[in-house]
Amino acid sequence: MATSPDPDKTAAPGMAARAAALRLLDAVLRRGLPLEGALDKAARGLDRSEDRALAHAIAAAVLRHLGDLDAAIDGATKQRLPDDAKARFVLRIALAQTLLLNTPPHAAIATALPLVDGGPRKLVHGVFGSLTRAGVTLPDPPNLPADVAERWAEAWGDEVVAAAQRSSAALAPLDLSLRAVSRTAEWAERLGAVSLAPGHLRLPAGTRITELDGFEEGAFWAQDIAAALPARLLGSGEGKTVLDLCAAPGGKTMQLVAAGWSVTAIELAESRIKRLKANLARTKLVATIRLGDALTYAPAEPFDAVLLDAPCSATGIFRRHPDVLHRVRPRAIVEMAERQRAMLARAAGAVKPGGTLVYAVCSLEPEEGERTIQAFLAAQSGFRIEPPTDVELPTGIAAAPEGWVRILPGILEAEGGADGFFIARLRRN
Ligand SMILES: C[S@@+](CC[C@H](N)C(=O)[O-])C[C@H]1O[C@@H](n2cnc3c(N)ncnc32)[C@H](O)[C@@H]1O
Repeated sequence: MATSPDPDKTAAPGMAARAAALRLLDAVLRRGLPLEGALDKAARGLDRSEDRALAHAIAAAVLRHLGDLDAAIDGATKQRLPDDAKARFVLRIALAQTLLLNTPPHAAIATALPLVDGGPRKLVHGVFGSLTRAGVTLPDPPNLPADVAERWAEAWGDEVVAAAQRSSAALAPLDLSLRAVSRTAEWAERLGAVSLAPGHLRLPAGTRITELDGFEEGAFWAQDIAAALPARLLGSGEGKTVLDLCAAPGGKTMQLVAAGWSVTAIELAESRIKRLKANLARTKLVATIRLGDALTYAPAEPFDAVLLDAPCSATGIFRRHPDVLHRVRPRAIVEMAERQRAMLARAAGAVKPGGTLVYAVCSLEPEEGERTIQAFLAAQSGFRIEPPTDVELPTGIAAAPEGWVRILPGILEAEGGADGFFIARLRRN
């Protein structure tokens, strides 16, 4: 599929945003790139931030409802369009706008047709017209990609799959972590936020963090309540050292510094270190930052605690990143799990006797969570699980019988949900 419509042909109002949405979907679905990572390139040349936001919103809506949009398209075509046919991509874009983003059908099709660009315009027009005239609707909540639904049903059961479907349709709220945990009530009142735990604030989906009172002065940073748990489980760090492995963009680094730890943060990606530094500068928090590889890093001295927030499939953050469930293949999960095991073994070597090791992944795959910790414990007799006490966890989140914390879709649903996570706290003998 050729995907770069000539900018001159996209000059009609709203066309450039639709062309960018097409480039974004091509990047995610055909080239396996992350949606956020592909945005800058796909939206190049869009002068207005509204156009960039619209391109992102269209692509995200398509990704959240991809299987259901395709089922509607397939129900209206005599011959099935190939998965990578441009006509299919353009129909997804036009239908998503009409069925999900309140764009009037005439505007959705008028801005979509030029994208077909020498392809079967008549077919696209006909399929779109027959579906909209027939009053097509999409299932609510949307279906997950079939392979993901099957995998999660086997791992977690049908109720969790149903909860994942419900949360995949809703936009996630904005969660903040506060630099001054003791001022939670004061900040909640100031921002009109709810708080589900000390140091946590929740604001409605769509809230722009940069426009909040307190952002410039660095009073908080964006961090899902689940993502805040790993550092919470290390508690107060006055007078103690912690090695923060895989640290950027620094949500957990900031929590640890704010909790009094002396933090050494290791990150492999130079570009992400820039973001880590910018976050620390804004929040006026200080850590030692090192460019390094968690697979080989060997500190001169062991640490009181080590936090390994390992790179993972990220299937737990599908609410905020609707591309992950279409990109992550089973083979990638196996490879991630192998790397995580190697990183965990290396991280364990940096913990002082009597010290703490926290392992976390934002994944809903047992291979990257439960299985990784079980394999680690089977190989390392010098560590044991230290389950969190109730007071260490927000109301509504409990430790599993094995002593680790598994956050699944459905948890805190009435409050707006939480990202999928696995967290284990281990103590070295
Ligand atoms: C899940 S993110 C970490 C999020 C971070 N801890 C936070 O709370 O903001 C994983 C990070 O690991 C980094 N990474 C990947 N492989 C690595 C390696 N071998 N050594 C160190 N960092 C690595 C990635 O660049 C990415 O920034």
